[in-house]
Amino acid sequence: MLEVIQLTKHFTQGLLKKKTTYAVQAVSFQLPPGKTLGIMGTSGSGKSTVARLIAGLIRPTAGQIVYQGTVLTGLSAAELRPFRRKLQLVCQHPGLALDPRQTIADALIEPLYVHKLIRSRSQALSKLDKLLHITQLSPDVLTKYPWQISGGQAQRIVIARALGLEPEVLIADEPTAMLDISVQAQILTLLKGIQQQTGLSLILISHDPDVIKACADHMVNMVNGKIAAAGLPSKILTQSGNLFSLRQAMLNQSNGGIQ
Ligand SMILES: Nc1ncnc2c1ncn2[C@@H]1O[C@H](COP(=O)(O)OP(=O)(O)OP(=O)(O)O)[C@@H](O)[C@H]1O
Repeated sequence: MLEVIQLTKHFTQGLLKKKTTYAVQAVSFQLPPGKTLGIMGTSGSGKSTVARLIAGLIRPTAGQIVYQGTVLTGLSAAELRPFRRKLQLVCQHPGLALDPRQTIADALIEPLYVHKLIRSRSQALSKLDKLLHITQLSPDVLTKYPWQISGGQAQRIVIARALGLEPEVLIADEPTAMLDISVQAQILTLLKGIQQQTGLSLILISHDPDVIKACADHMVNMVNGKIAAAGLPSKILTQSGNLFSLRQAMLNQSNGGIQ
């Protein structure tokens, strides 16, 4: 079980004239094993900051992240390392997550060596085979560079790389935002299929109510760093005015309007 308790993150910038952004304010939720939590909200509402906090990439200003009974927020960097492997983050820009000088095979293998999950070439090959199979990729992709593959393939590679570390929680931050509609559906189906096979818990971050409704067991809707609503997607997304205001906010954003 993953528990997020009163999680808070403030960013302070500027030397003389300090400016503080209250990115995440007292956010709490729970994610039981094997379930999917949807995090929805408009741009700047704090979704990615929550993702980075849970993945251990940044430290909170206040609050706790508790995983399987361990309070992660109190751990040193060394103590946190094994948990960072278990809580993997996949971001919306797969192209940026891959080093253009590295072949796909190297991109997949490197983290396995770093985390000492493989010790020999034969173990590496067998692991690669499994990862390609689970993410439905052809072996041809292994010798290619990131700029030689499609956006959908790149997102599968990034998912495969995260799965290689045998995570228990996968945090997918807008995993389909940069992809065509048809490829979006393939990636979401892939993630749900992997969840069924492995029992992975999933945090799915999306602007799109349809994605949350199709994939999440439970959802939170974030507004200005806070949870404005939480519950079953079928309920939250149909509460009068809720869906309308979210869609309207997204429309305004795409017209260069409100934050
Ligand atoms: N490293 C940082 N330094 C300063 N401010 C930051 C930093 N990271 C995020 N913020 C600010 O925190 C707020 C929340 O940002 P965040 O990226 O979490 O929102 P989001 O809901 O994921 O948005 P989007 O959907 O556009 O990705 C924003 O105002 C953002 O500018």
